Amino acid sequence: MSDVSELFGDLFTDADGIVLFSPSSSYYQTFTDLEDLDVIVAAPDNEHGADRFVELPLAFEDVADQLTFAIEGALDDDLVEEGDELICGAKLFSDDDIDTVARVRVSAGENSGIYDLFTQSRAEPSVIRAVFEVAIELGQKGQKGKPVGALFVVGDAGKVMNKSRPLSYNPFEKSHVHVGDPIVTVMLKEFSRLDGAFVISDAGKIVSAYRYLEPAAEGVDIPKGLGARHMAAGAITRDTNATAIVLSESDGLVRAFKGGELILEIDPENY
Ligand SMILES: Nc1ncnc2c1ncn2[C@@H]1O[C@H](COP(=O)(O)OP(=O)(O)OP(=O)(O)O)[C@@H](O)[C@H]1O
Ligand SMILES: [Mn+2]
Repeated sequence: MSDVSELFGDLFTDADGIVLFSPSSSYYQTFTDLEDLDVIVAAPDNEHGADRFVELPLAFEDVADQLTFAIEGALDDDLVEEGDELICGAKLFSDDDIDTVARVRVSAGENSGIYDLFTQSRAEPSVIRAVFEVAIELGQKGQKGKPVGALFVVGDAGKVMNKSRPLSYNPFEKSHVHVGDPIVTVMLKEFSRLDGAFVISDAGKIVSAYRYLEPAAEGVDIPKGLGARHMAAGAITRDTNATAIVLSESDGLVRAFKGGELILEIDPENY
């Protein structure tokens, strides 16, 4: 007769490190006196003051996205290296306790781009995050109860302006407002009912609304079934160094594109 910990024991043998996702304080403490394994905490804030920490910019609902983000972040910060075997503890069904363990091998070659989306964009990470938050909120509530779509092009704004043209007067022409300001969230929601894209600078200034994007789209390969808005979003990120964040009116998902590729897909209903 074998017992369960013996059968699952292989999961834990010869591991090089542990990653805990948003552990409670007491949970984290029990791991700090582990002798030979480094513990990395991945969470929105470093509330336990962990030495090895990866900040999660979003509460990724998909555990695979969480793991990928944290591992790419840990790799970038030299907390882990190629070939390391990590034991990752995450919260899949519980909001309170870690209930899921995955063993993951660090492979530097397979960069999904999910970490770079936030940290290596032209725009500041806080700007990317603020735009995600607006898109998610808009996806949850829609506009007056109806689903809306929206396209935000973030960073490299000068070049984006050169690759686009106005569909209407620009309500942000003389204003100096930034994403994240509460009033701006209201404005972005209001203007999202109309056509075109929002253009946002590296620092988060809203440069324009109602832009019709005209990037070169040859060779841009976005998933079939997505329409013109998503094609324009993908293409503008290949033609410039911008990041595009799109809320789909038809399926309600928020997608992020960078370098012409779809990097991240999230469902606002799960936030
Ligand atoms: N090149 C573009 N630049 C800016 N906005 C665009 C562009 N092409 C389409 N759009 C905007 O996207 C809206 C929806 O277009 P379309 O249905 O083809 O896109 P989609 O990718 O299917 O997006 P959705 O999932 O929201 O329907 C258009 O009404 C327009 O406002
Ligand atoms: Mn459509």
